[in-house]
Amino acid sequence: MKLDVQSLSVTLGENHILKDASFSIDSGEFVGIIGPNGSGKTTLLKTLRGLYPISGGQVLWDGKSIASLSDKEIAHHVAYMQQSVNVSFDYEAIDIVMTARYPYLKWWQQEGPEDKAIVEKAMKEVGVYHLCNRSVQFLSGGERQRVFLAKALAQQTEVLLLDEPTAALDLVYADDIFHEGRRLCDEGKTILIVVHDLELAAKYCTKLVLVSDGHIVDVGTPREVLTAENLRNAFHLSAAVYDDPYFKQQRIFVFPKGTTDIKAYKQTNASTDMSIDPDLQ
Ligand SMILES: Nc1ncnc2c1ncn2[C@@H]1O[C@H](COP(=O)(O)OP(=O)(O)OP(=O)(O)O)[C@@H](O)[C@H]1O
Repeated sequence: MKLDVQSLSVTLGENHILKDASFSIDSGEFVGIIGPNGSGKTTLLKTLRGLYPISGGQVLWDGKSIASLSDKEIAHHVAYMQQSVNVSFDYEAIDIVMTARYPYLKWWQQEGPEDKAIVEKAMKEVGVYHLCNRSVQFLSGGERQRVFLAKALAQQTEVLLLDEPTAALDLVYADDIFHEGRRLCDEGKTILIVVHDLELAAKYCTKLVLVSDGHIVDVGTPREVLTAENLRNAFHLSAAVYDDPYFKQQRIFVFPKGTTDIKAYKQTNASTDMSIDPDLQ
């Protein structure tokens, strides 16, 4: 599904959170939404799902304004996984995942064998099927996060909006989720994923959207967006962005506060190998 965000502004209470944001995403892209804490990433994702009112501009899914779509219509195309999910009631994991099927059922309808098979497949895909009869209240943060990711998959939508799905995951699960996300996009799904691990984003995402203070600072491939200049402008830090020599992956080294570049860093860190001077930006 193609997404067009045109001059989007979102104000919540007194806060002008998104300011004149514009970008487009093609079907099949795996898009990392990156930016500092409080910059507006969650607000952007929630607005794309129709959960927040738009105060200016528009969001178009396949050319249709989100304002013209009912909640059920959006749910048939776009699944949203929220950032941190605290569950205060005693549901089993499988019941949580099954709620993903509700947009497809009439109010009087019970879920059928097909829904059960879809739920089972989604839980197996993210490795939580063995937890299906456990109360979500007593799962670890990472296990719970994967249950909610299974719920998003079980909704069987063309688009997934995932808000930090790897925040509580160890590095194996986090890498797996990104690997799986990229595979799903190669098969045609469109995924927008909020992520703080910029190297993980560089490894798997096809496109990055860099948000800072409610503005879209840059949109493009990881190589285009992850530059020292963009990181300085968005995060107010000094960093070196370089390719590691073995895997040709982008790496980011954040200089300690007060150290502005590699020369200053070398002066205070004698162990730095002076013979290697990577092609730093
Ligand atoms: N419902 C709301 N009403 C008023 N202000 C809000 C609301 N939700 C978020 N904000 C404010 O909007 C700004 C952006 O919040 P948002 O959660 O979108 O940031 P984020 O980039 O996702 O941050 P993080 O990386 O910390 O998750 C913050 O200053 C936040 O306090």
